[in-house]
Amino acid sequence: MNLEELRNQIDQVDQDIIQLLEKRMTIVQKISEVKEAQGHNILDSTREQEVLNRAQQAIKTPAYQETILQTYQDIMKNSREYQSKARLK
Ligand SMILES: C=C(O[C@@H]1C=C(C(=O)O)C=C[C@H]1O)C(=O)O
Repeated sequence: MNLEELRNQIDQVDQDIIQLLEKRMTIVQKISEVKEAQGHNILDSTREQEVLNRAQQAIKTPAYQETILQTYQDIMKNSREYQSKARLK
């Protein structure tokens, strides 16, 4: 397969990832509202460790573990930053 064909494959996967990230953020928005109403902190380290453990179990290719887990840490960091900004509005 040539470079263009491979990049076309990435473009399609990216569309799927974006849809799933939007779906995840819609849930983060709802969680943000519930936590603010109930006076919870934005950061829940125990929950984040559970998310990372579940991701670690789900990754089938050992060589991709580190990269995907770092991506997950980034997703949750950005999720917290979104929630911090939402509280200021
Ligand atoms: C979304 C939440 O807020 C934070 C972000 C998380 C995430 O993006 O998965 C998990 C835990 C919290 O640190 C939550 O509390 O569930």
